[in-house]
Amino acid sequence: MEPVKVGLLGLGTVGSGTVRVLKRNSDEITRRAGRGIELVAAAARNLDSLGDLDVSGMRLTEEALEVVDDPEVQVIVELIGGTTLARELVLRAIDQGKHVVTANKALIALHGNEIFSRAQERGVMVAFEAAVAGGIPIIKAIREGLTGNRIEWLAGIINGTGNFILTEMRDKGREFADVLAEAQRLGYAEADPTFDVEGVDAAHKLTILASIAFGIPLQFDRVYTEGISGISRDDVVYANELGYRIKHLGIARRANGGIELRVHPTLIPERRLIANVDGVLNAVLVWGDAVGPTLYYGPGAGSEPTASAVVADLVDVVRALTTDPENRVPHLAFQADALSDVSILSMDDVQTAFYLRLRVLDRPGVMADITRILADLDISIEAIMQKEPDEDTQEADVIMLTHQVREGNLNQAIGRIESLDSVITPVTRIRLENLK
Ligand SMILES: NC(=O)C1=CN([C@@H]2O[C@H](COP(=O)(O)OP(=O)(O)OC[C@H]3O[C@@H](n4cnc5c(N)ncnc54)[C@H](O)[C@@H]3O)[C@@H](O)[C@H]2O)C=CC1
Ligand SMILES: N[C@@H](CC=O)C(=O)O
Ligand code: NA
Repeated sequence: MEPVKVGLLGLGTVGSGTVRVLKRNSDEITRRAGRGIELVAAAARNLDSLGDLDVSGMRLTEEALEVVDDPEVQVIVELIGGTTLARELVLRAIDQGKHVVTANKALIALHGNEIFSRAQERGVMVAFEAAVAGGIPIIKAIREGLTGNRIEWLAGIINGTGNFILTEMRDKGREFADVLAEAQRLGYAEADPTFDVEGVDAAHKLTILASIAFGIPLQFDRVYTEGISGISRDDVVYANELGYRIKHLGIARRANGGIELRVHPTLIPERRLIANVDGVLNAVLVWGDAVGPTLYYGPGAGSEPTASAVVADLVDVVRALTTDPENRVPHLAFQADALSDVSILSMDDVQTAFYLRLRVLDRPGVMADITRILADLDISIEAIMQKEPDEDTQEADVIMLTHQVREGNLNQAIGRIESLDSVITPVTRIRLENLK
């Protein structure tokens, strides 16, 4: 049978990895797909700096539109990133009846509802395994492997750059900016790296995971998002002393008739497997009612790990070319007309434990004032650690771990604590999850 003809948009970190993996493993891939997969065209703006990348057999252009409109191309692989041009190109490919593979989580999180609905009308596939947790086949695991379950919650380290930064800061005491620059050199970071450090990229991915886990539409604007740029070395050290690691997590959970969607730094007991996932590695814990806890682990970013997912999607597309579109795995795991409109909870109603760090003047009665405020708002304390006061200023750090508390109550308590004369503001608070 004739090979399937593929057009590539983007020859950067992921695009070049895709070329290398497809060419190197072409025999194995053909034996699996049942047909060859041939790269016939590619568009990129860095054609002068492709180094030794083997682009033989590919028509090269700087104009992505030329590849989309190329009559020979049957499948478009979108690896340029961004949401404006990428959306136009993907919709145009779909309108021409071409299947699409993309690694673009921003595109899927923001425009996926529109893209999937158009793809369904045209009977084409839009595959996006590389968009979440890079090389980990997490989309396939949730969408196909766990279909028998009601998924109760999932929690994941889903940004490789952020995890790399936190790990290097903790293990080697390196500076934030220095580690971020290295992540950029290694091709892990987004074009705008604030997406990584401020949690936007993780929120894109969480949007996608929540949709396929719970059967809800993609709702990026409902994700609560907090980044890692405010994490201090003190907090990392104190968390360690208390037996916890700080990880940047995306969490989606059914609770109180709604769904929590949140990305934020989180203390996790150090004995949990996920607390020990370091560097650019990602991990996603998914809890299904039948299976219980499952954990998926692997590289969340990088050239060939991400290409691994892109190529797997290409093979899926090739295998599905001859299938009836009505009988394919639905894009968002649930049938498009069976999505639920369950509400996303406000953060005030989310219940978690907290790590609090207060800087106080070491005077008699301070602790009593603080604990009274907490008790008045039904917040009970699991542990308290007071550090030695500074000899000159008599200021000391107090670290507390609370039991589970409604976030609205905690915010009220922090407001009152910060108004005490002996408390030097602001209070640092980091959510704490046991992940059991
Ligand atoms: N780098 C990584 O580890 C991962 C990246 N992704 C996603 O994959 C996509 C690509 O990321 P990278 O390969 O890292 O980006 P990159 O910046 O390394 O490569 C982008 C490529 O697209 C080309 N390009 C950009 N604008 C263009 C335009 N207007 N016309 C033609 N070509 C254009 C560039 O010349 C370059 O070849 C993004 O959506 C990113 O979020 C997903 C998972 C992991
Ligand atoms: N910038 C992203 C790339 C993969 O999605 C990350 O660091 O995880
Ligand atoms: Na993946």
